[in-house]
Amino acid sequence: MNNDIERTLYSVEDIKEAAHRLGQQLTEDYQDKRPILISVLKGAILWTVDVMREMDIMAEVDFIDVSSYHGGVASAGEIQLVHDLSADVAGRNVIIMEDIIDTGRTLQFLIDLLKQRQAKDIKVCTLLDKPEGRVVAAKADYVGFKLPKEFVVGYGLDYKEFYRNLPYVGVLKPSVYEGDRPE
Ligand SMILES: O=P(O)(O)OC[C@H]1O[C@H](OP(=O)(O)OP(=O)(O)O)[C@H](O)[C@@H]1O
Ligand code: HPA
Ligand SMILES: [Mg+2]
Repeated sequence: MNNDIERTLYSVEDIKEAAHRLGQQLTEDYQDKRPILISVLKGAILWTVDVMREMDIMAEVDFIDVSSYHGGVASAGEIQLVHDLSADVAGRNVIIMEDIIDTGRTLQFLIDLLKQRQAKDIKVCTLLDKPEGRVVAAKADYVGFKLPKEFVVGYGLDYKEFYRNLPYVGVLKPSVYEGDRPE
């Protein structure tokens, strides 16, 4: 698996520092607010657990599974709700936990859904923000790293469902894409 990576963009250490920094910030900002972290499956699995471990406050966690890339390198443009939350978010302070904001479509879909369900406050904490990828204007409040326009894998992010278990974020060798064209 490591042999398929051309170069590392964010190392294990970089990610650990980002989780620590944002976990501390959330601890300050959410004192007594009992937020609910909404982890967006599958990409945000590792980021969610690493940030929540750094938060020294009362917080819940729940999961929602949405998909638009279907394992590939381009957004299908349509978001599918694969598995819904179990919690009721009405009146709650919600923090959406994402691995990456790219076109912004997934985030916009989630914000619309949570607003419809009457969440009190909605903020977004993402490991990676790729501003040049935006198709709809969706913004993150807590960002680990701003990413140039590259398709990345690792630390939750997949290509054809693989590479999520790499502990760092990197760029695949072009030979791995077999004709798909990454941005
Ligand atoms: O800003 P966008 O262009 O919408 O892209 C970002 C979303 O795409 C990826 O999910 P994906 O649909 O690949 O599902 P996955 O998390 O299961 O890989 C990623 O985890 C984000 O949720
Ligand atoms: O760069 C990416 N890598 C993996 N999945 C993604 N989903 C949106 N952007 C990306
Ligand atoms: Mg994906």
